[in-house]
Amino acid sequence: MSSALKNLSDFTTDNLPDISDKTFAIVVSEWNTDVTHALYTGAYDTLLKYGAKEENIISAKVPGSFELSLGAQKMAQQANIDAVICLGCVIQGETRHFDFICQAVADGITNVSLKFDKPVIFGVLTPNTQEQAMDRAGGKHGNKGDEAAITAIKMLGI
Ligand SMILES: Nc1c(NC[C@H](O)[C@H](O)[C@H](O)CO)[nH]c(=O)[nH]c1=O
Ligand SMILES: CC(=O)[C@@H](O)COP(=O)(O)O
Repeated sequence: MSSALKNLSDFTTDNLPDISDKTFAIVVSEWNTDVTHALYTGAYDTLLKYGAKEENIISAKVPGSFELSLGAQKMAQQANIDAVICLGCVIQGETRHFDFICQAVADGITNVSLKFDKPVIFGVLTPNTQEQAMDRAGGKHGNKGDEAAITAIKMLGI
């Protein structure tokens, strides 16, 4: 279902786990930083809203979305980190580079999550245009960062 039909910031919050003692890592790509900073703010604020402590949220920047997998691994391998949220924005250009990045980071993040048996959340926008990105980073379709944070919380409840 497209984000146009289901707002990214509209989600159920029934039976969320207590996350007051949980530690979260947020790994953010520096490409399209106007978008990824908005995603970061959404994720950070959502974690606090549902009970995380500021001192238990660790943040790290990586150059681009392709590097999110390694950044996620460096966080997930730390015993004290309970969940990792990866945030990025890959905007379609003129070539197939977009396809390779998107597939690599989706596969890489999945592999890290399975390897370390921890939630590693794919909070990466893959729009065709800057406008589509902004619509999903606090615009009319909500904030992908909110969705990524609530997904991490829900996964800790399993
Ligand atoms: N074009 C975008 C990139 N490209 C950079 C790659 O992510 C990577 O850093 C580079 O290929 C070196 O390994 N990254 C994004 O996050 N968003 C883009 O639109
Ligand atoms: C997704 C990208 O890496 C993209 O910005 C590269 O643009 P292009 O495909 O026009 O080289």
